Amino acid sequence: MEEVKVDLGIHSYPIYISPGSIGYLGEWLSQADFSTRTLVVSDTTVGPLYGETVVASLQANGFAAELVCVAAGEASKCLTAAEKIYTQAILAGLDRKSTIIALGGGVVGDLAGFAAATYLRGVPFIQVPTTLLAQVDSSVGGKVAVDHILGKNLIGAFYQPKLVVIDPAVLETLPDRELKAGLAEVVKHGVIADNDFFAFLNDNSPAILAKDPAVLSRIIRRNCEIKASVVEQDEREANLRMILNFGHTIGHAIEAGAGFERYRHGEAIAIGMHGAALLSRYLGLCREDTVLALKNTLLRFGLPVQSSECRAEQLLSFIERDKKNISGSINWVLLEDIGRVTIRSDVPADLVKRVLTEITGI
Ligand SMILES: NC(=O)c1ccc[n+]([C@@H]2O[C@H](COP(=O)([O-])OP(=O)(O)OC[C@H]3O[C@@H](n4cnc5c(N)ncnc54)[C@H](O)[C@@H]3O)[C@@H](O)[C@H]2O)c1
Ligand SMILES: O=C(O)C(=O)C[C@@H](O)[C@H](O)[C@H](O)COP(=O)(O)O
Ligand SMILES: [Zn+2]
Repeated sequence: MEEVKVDLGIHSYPIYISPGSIGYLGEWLSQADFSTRTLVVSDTTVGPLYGETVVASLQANGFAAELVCVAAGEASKCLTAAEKIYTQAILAGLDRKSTIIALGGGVVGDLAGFAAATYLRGVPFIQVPTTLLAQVDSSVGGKVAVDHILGKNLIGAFYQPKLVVIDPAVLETLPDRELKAGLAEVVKHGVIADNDFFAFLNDNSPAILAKDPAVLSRIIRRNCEIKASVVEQDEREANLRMILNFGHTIGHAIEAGAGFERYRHGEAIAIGMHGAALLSRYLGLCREDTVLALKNTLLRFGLPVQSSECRAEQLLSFIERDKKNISGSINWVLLEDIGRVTIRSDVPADLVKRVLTEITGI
């Protein structure tokens, strides 16, 4: 089994990466001081696939585990779904030492984490991510949230899990579209922090798209290391952590502007990264071939780089509500080279408009 540590003082936790690991969850949790009552939160696709394995592992180790499933999809990242989890937690008698376990993709992780952060003012939270996106990004770092109609992840908290259990074998059932969406965040990590890893992705694209287990495990581990390192230096996004948001200023606006269901998060982020790269180019921060290297990598992984679903004006109103903005000024994460980004708040509005028009075609 591989292990990556997230070093956050008293909030430190391990990430275990191993095929078959979802069957060991009960054993690992029984070694800590948690109450026996526990709630597994999943969705209507993942619950039927892997819920029984997880619940059986918990029950075999003395836990009274219950499974609650929300509808699969981004629409479940809402307060109504959180309320459903609170109700199940109360009915199941969860106390302050009970765990809430997220078994699913980023939607389930963000939602269950939000419920765990707020139920009884906070109960222990465990991440068992089942999409590539969740295994390389959302299960690590403690951002938990639900969406608001006026913007993405606007209601949330920083709430670290106690443990992350990654089972790469569950990716066997992951649809190709979801694999590709996860690859957008994988590419992002290469772009912001590791140009050798970015080259590795391009050199191994056929194996990655064919879900080669050894290559995927290597990718998962490297992504967890990159993300852990950034979060360890700036847990609450005072400065450095903003780099993990590369592509998200435009990407989140596209998700919200297109009504949250049209694009997978990773797809919107792919378009957003391309937009951020163009903006960087127009500001003279990076070369044209750097923009092309990113664009071609995204296209190689079957990801979109443009969207005709939203209007530039509409995207601007969402961008103005971005969480990185302070006192009305927009903090942009911009590209200098593959492996190096910078944060700038002095980007002229006409350049932003030019890029939004270019990537939306409107
Ligand atoms: N907290 C963070 O740091 C962070 C980071 C990145 C993204 N996110 C959030 O994550 C969400 C996107 O996550 P996602 O892309 O995992 O989407 P998702 O959770 O909606 O999962 C995608 C689809 O795959 C299905 N699925 C999941 N695992 C499966 C498996 N093993 N086999 C078959 N089907 C499976 C799900 O049921 C769902 O239909 C967005 O809301 C985004 O904002 C959060
Ligand atoms: O962990 C982070 O920090 C990130 O920004 C990771 C992103 O991939 C993720 O989509 C995150 O949920 C975005 O957070 P937000 O603060 O911009 O809502
Ligand atoms: Zn993201």
